[in-house]
Amino acid sequence: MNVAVIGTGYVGLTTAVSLALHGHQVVGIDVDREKVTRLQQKKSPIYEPGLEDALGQVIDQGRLRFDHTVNGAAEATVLFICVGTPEADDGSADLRFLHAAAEDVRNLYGQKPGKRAVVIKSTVPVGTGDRIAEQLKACTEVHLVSNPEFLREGSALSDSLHPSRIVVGADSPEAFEMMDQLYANVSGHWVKTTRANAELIKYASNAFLATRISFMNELARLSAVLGTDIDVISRGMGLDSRIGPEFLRAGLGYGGSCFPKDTAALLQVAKEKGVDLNILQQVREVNRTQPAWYVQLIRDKLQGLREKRIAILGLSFKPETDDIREARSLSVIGHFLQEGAFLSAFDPVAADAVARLYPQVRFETDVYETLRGADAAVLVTEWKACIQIDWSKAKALMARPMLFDGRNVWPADLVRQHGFVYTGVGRS
Ligand SMILES: NC(=O)c1ccc[n+]([C@@H]2O[C@H](COP(=O)([O-])OP(=O)(O)OC[C@H]3O[C@@H](n4cnc5c(N)ncnc54)[C@H](O)[C@@H]3O)[C@@H](O)[C@H]2O)c1
Ligand SMILES: O=c1ccn([C@@H]2O[C@H](COP(=O)(O)OP(=O)(O)O[C@H]3O[C@H](CO)[C@@H](O)[C@H](O)[C@H]3O)[C@@H](O)[C@H]2O)c(=O)[nH]1
Repeated sequence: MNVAVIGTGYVGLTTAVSLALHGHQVVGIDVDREKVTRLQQKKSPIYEPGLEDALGQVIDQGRLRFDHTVNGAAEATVLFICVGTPEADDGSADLRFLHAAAEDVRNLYGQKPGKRAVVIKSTVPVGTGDRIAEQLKACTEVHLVSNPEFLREGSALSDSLHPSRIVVGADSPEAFEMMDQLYANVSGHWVKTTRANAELIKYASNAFLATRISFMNELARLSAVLGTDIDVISRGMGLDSRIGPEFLRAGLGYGGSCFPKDTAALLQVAKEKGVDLNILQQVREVNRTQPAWYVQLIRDKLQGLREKRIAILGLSFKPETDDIREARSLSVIGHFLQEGAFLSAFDPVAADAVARLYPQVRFETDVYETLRGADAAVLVTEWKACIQIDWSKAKALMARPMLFDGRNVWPADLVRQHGFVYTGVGRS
């Protein structure tokens, strides 16, 4: 099919590449000309495993091209909208980019005959699809579809190629037919439903995953006092098939471009409707306070932080991405600087972005240089390079043997054998 994708960020670019790999003819459109130029040169503007190779492959095969105006989408039968829906000041989803994109679509398809699906893949509050359908009502042959995206950064391409489920919300048989045809080569469970249900499935999923993480983090705080081990507890819980093992990892909390903003947007929708989502409010509160709780624990163990040299390992919001939106590192660094600590930091791909925000931090391109002379090392993001450490070398380089494992991934027994004092999150 002829497909257009408006917005070539994490979701749009991945979707465009993935649909081209599935054999469709795809055009990616973005208002950011610099991004479009890079993409036309087969360079991915984001770090995402496997994406740049696949991008080059489908461009070479003539199945993917890029344009900076919506006119490039004139021939498309299915048009995806994948623009950002960031958090507005009041916590709600800012839909400015979405409405701007929809306006472009209205101008493009208003006069053109031909049956088309306009598909919202961006995460949007319940009712948005209906409002966009209203905005596009002059385009009589356009069918408005909600098809939320569930990919995770760091494994975006493979998640997009092999989705856990395909959720499609629409109100016409033609819309479902076009989506059937589009995803004919993709296996996964289908949920065909209304647009509103599809929209809420997305928010509910993220809110529930965030809830599991905050539940474990709050329990980790208790575990730290009881002298129990949250990782063992998590494993014991996860073996119950009703609970399952995923998203029970305690640590510094969740970051990224989705959980923080989507939980805020869901709360805002509920507030507007006069409904209290008390659990979700607490989920956000636990997440907000988790870095401060851990930094305080570090302060106690180091007997103060003023002029202490702290090495921060990992800066992106999770491994295998360069995304620092709502990364825990930002909050952790902020707390340390406030306490008067001297910081060095390392990340394989996200250091430059953090350096722009915190020029007072010493950024290194190597884990060991980051550890040199440090009174303590704090693991913030579990990149491979930050886990697979030569502990003898690290011990020799550090001023004091203090390890703080903010992701509970360092081998506690092994590092203790090397003479380190190890402190995880809620781990005995
Ligand atoms: N990042 C994720 O892991 C993820 C996963 C699932 C869903 N989502 C949702 O998908 C949406 C996009 O997220 P993202 O992370 O890809 O955002 P992003 O910021 O990486 O990309 C958005 C892109 O849209 C472009 N854009 C903005 N307005 C435009 C317009 N009018 N016309 C053309 N291009 C325009 C921007 O230049 C940018 O390149 C959001 O609603 C997000 O919540 C994100
Ligand atoms: O047990 C866990 C699992 C994750 N995290 C943290 O949670 C955050 C989010 O991780 P993850 O969900 O893997 O990454 P995202 O790319 O943000 O993906 C989430 O957000 C996307 C955007 O909506 C959805 O599409 C995905 O399904 C959803 O997993 C990261 O900071 C992780 O460190 C934990 O602290 N403990």
